[in-house]
Amino acid sequence: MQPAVIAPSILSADFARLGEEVDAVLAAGADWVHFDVMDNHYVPNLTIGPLVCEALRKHGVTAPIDVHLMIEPVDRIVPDFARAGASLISFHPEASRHVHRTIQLIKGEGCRAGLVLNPATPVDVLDYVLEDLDLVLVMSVNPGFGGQAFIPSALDKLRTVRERIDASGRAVRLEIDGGVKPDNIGAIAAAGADTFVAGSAIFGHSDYADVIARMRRAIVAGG
Ligand SMILES: O=C(CO)[C@@H](O)[C@H](O)COP(=O)(O)O
Ligand SMILES: [Fe+2]
Repeated sequence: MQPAVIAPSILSADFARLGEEVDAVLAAGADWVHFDVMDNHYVPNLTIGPLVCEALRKHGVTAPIDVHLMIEPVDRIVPDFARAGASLISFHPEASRHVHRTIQLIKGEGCRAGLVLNPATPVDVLDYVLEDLDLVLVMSVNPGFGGQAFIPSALDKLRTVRERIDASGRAVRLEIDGGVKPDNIGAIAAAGADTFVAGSAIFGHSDYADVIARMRRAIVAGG
């Protein structure tokens, strides 16, 4: 397993003070910035785009920016995010006509590529493309909103994807997104996740360092 990564979802940050909020979670021990992009089409919510990603880079953020695209179509916006400073770009297979082509497009733009599995998306969507991916993101809520409850079937899906990643022999990250809290992150880690997105659990807490430290301890303890 690769070292654990904690990626706060800025969807739950105070957007009026976004630069300061990102600085604060990184200073509090976060590893990546999780950047949720919603289009009011693929998902029923509207958030932020490449301009905001670029603004964070100009503000001085050097940590990896983990862009989670919940948009349809996907391909047209990929070069914009690459230019804006995205490190990793993940997308939903239902939102791309040609999943393999989108993965190659992301990598051709110099970013790492991730594929996202919704709660009802079967794991076999990874067939023929796992060897090209840098990350698999298992959604433990339906995409579109922060603050939803963790869907327990995601644990079984994590175990299945973990087996497939290990069998591939490649260093593919396994990320979980949705309803992740200090009290369930141990079980999530034990099921095979190594990359943990948390929005409301981190930004909804007054002490970011405390909640991130509690998450890290629970990851190590597992179960
Ligand atoms: O992609 C999404 C939601 O679609 C997430 O990244 C959420 O923003 C996570 O928020 P919490 O469930 O942790 O509050
Ligand atoms: Fe997300």
